[in-house]
This record gives sequence, structure tokens and C-alpha cells, in this order.
Amino acid sequence: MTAQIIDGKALSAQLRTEVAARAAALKAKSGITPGLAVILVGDNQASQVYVRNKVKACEEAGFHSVLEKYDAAMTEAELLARVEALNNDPTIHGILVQLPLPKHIDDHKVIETISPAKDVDGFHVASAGALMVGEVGFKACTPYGCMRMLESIGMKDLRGKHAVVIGRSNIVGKPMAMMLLAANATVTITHSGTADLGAMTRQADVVVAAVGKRNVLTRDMVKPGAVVIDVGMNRDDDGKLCGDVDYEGVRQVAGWITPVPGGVGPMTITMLLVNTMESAERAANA
Ligand SMILES: Nc1nc2c(c(=O)[nH]1)N[C@@H](CN(C=O)c1ccc(C(=O)N[C@@H](CCC(=O)O)C(=O)O)cc1)CN2
Repeated sequence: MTAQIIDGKALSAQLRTEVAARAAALKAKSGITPGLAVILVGDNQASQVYVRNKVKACEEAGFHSVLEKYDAAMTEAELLARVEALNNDPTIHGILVQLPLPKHIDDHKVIETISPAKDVDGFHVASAGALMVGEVGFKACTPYGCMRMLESIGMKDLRGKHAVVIGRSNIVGKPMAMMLLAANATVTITHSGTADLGAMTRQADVVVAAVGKRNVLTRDMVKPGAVVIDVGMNRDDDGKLCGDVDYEGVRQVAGWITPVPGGVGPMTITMLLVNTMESAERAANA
């Protein structure tokens, strides 16, 4: 058996077309254009690419976007003041501070300064809490994208399914587990303290690998036919982008698999557009 591929690029293209249509409809109905502010501090090469791609995606969807770039010497107080100003800007419906931030800036403090009403990254404790108790809030983009990928293969309701999440970060592992739970899956969270990871993953109908380490999931750890979602972004020995999953091995046993690149990555930016759209619609209805 060779796994079928869940194509994040193709799904993204489809969802972005839908978002663009929603943006045009909102503009026609209420004169509101969804607006996203992206803040980048420092000169991290990968971050420069990601913020450019976010702004480009906004342009293609008909959104208004502003990219604020600051050098690494920006102080925490200056950054907090910029976030406060954007909180009070009615043309901005979403605020995103690109991570990682320089070490002298407390990212938690920055995220908590973003108004929960504009937290389109879904990182604020209010957003995490809303997800936990099933209230309205923004969902973290990467796990939200994973859920949409599952939905695209007919796995919206996971009742009776066992999902195993590898990784417990605040921005992927934990919200991923909450979203799977909300979709009625039986969820196991595994991490660096898990005694026998393979014993857990071999029971799983869905495995989400999100640790940032190559070959964390190999073919002997996967139940035949399982769905494998790879959130990892690593470099192999030749410098090529790869995920957390041993793709060539695992695709021999899995039923479905997401590639890296072209899987979860593009969905992260797409769900950012979806959240910003949602925020603008909420503002229009307020
Ligand atoms: N404020 C945030 N910071 C960061 C986030 C985030 O969601 N919000 N996530 C990551 C980086 N990220 C978005 O910001 C991101 C990473 C990767 C991709 C992507 O499309 N990857 C491509 C490959 C790109 C390449 O060739 O390098 C893929 O997987 O196909 C999009 C967004 C950390 N920071």
C-alpha cells in the first residue's frame, strides 16, 4: 500500500479562493476591507520569507495589509506600544507578531498585549481558553490547517478514532489536541517524556507529528492505513526541507500522508487569512 497525499497547496488554493470571495462580498455589503498587520522584528531569514508570503497572500485575497519591519534593537516597550496602536486601529482586524522574537523581548508579554479580538494567530491565552471550553475565539493557524486537511479527506468527525499528537508546544501540540478532541477523537498527547512512543502511535488512526525533529515517526511506528500529518520543518543532511516523519518509509504503510514541503506549511498562511476574514466579519456585525 502506498499512502494517498493530502495536498496542502491545492487545498490552500481552493480555500484562498473562497476567502477572496468572502472579502469581496463583505466589501460590497458593508464597505469593510479585511486588514492584517504583520510585525517583524530582526533579520531572521526564514521569518522574512514567511511575512512576505503572508502579505502576498493578503494582496491576492483582496485584503488590506501592512508590514512593519523593525531592527533587532527594537525594545520590548516600543513593540508593545506598536501593538497597542494597532489594537486601536479600526482598519486592522488582525495583528500578527512573527515568531521567533529577539531574545530580549518576552514573546508571551507581546502576545498577551494583542487584543483577543484581533489575535488571528490564536496564540493569546484568551484564544487558547476559548478553544479549551468551546467558546468563540481564534484557532491557532497550524493545527486549524491540520483539521481542515482531515476534513478534506472526509474526517471531520473523528468519533471512534484514536488520534496521537507528538509534541506539546503551546502553538501546535496542545491546541491540536484540543481541536481533535472537539472533533470527538480519543486523544493521546505524547512528548519527550513518553516511555514508548511507538506503542502509542501504533494504536493511532491519526498521527500528528509536531516536534521539530527528523525521523521522529518511522514506518514501524504506524498502523497500516493511518492518516499521518507532518507539522515538522527541518533540514536533512543535504540541506533539503523535510518534516518530522520518515516520509519514504511511512508512505509505504499509511493510508494518507502530508508532504513537506507542500503540506501543512501553506495551510498555516491560509488559516491566517480565514481568521482575519472572520475577524473582519465580526467587526462588521458588531
Ligand atoms: N506569528 C507566527 N509566527 C510563526 C508561525 C505562526 O503561525 N505565527 N509559524 C511558523 C512560521 N510560519 C508562519 O509564520 C510558516 C512556516 C512555514 C510555511 C510554509 O509554507 N512552508 C513551506 C516551505 C517553505 C520553505 O520552502 O521554506 C511548506 O511547508 O511547504 C508557512 C508559514 C513560525 N513562526
